[in-house]
Amino acid sequence: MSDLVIETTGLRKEFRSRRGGLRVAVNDLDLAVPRGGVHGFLGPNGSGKTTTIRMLLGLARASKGSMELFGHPVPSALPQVIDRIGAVVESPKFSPNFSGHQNLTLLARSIGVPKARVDAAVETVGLTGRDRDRFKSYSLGMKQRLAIAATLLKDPELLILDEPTNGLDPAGIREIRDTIRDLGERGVTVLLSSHILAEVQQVCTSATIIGNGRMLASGPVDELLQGGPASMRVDVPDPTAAHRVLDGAGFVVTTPADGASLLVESDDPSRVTQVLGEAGIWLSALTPVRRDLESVFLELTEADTLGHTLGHEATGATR
Ligand SMILES: Nc1ncnc2c1ncn2[C@@H]1O[C@H](COP(=O)(O)OP(=O)(O)OP(=O)(O)O)[C@@H](O)[C@H]1O
Repeated sequence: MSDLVIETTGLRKEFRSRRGGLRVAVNDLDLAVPRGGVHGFLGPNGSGKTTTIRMLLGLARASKGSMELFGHPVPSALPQVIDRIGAVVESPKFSPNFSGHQNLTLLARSIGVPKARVDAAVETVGLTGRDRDRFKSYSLGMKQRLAIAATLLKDPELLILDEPTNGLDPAGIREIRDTIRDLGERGVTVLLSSHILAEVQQVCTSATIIGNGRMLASGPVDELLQGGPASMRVDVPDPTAAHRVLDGAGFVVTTPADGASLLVESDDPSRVTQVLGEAGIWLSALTPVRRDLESVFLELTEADTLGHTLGHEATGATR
């Protein structure tokens, strides 16, 4: 039996614009989501995440390619597997004057799930104690957690969350992140689509990065973080002078947004110290910079955007 919970092969979605043009939203995508853990589905705005999810759930028709959920072809076998899946793709409708608990109880009844599951779902998303309050009094983060609780009523093996932290403040983001991490640890496979990298890196075990509808990278987060140039953060009293000296010695140097320190591409701290020391510049700190998902993402998506632009130029040139 395949250990992949989600698998797409050569998946493609084209939209035809009113003027007759063709927009390729998803382009030959091979997505492979392993069983267990949280899988990040990452890409800039408009890169095709929602469209892919909608196709997987039978909400949009693929133009080409094939998809499997739990090894069953979808959309044809969706009725067989849908009860094993929970999804929050659009904001679900809850009654504002009912409490979170009442909303979930009504939902449980309508889908034939025992009422006892309501308390379990409320507890899993950390709403115990607030579940008897009216829905309209909830913060955005609480509303989003109630939406996740609603999907948990069926006790799904796979949970698909499309940008669940959209519009939330940092506290709300943390609440959702903790909930997702907890679900992953309980054995639920979570597909988490997002363009917010810092938050994703903290909860994901594996990830797929897409750009312009195409796969750019996929694998365990540890593997995605490997490679790339080693760099260090250099703190000096006069960053401008240090920049000039390091530049002159052949280092690749950038100035981070804070402007107070320098980012130097090198895996040799003693050489950096020596070059600056010889110029009479003394370091106050030298810190190795750990590669994070954000830098991997930016490298890949920037390279992709550039390739895309060059591709268009090349096409234009041959016309
Ligand atoms: N119904 C539609 N008709 C025409 N074009 C569409 C439709 N839905 C999506 N698109 C286009 O397909 C591309 C991918 O959109 P999609 O919503 O899948 O991206 P996304 O990665 O989910 O973005 P976001 O992070 O902003 O939600 C975009 O260019 C979008 O404008």
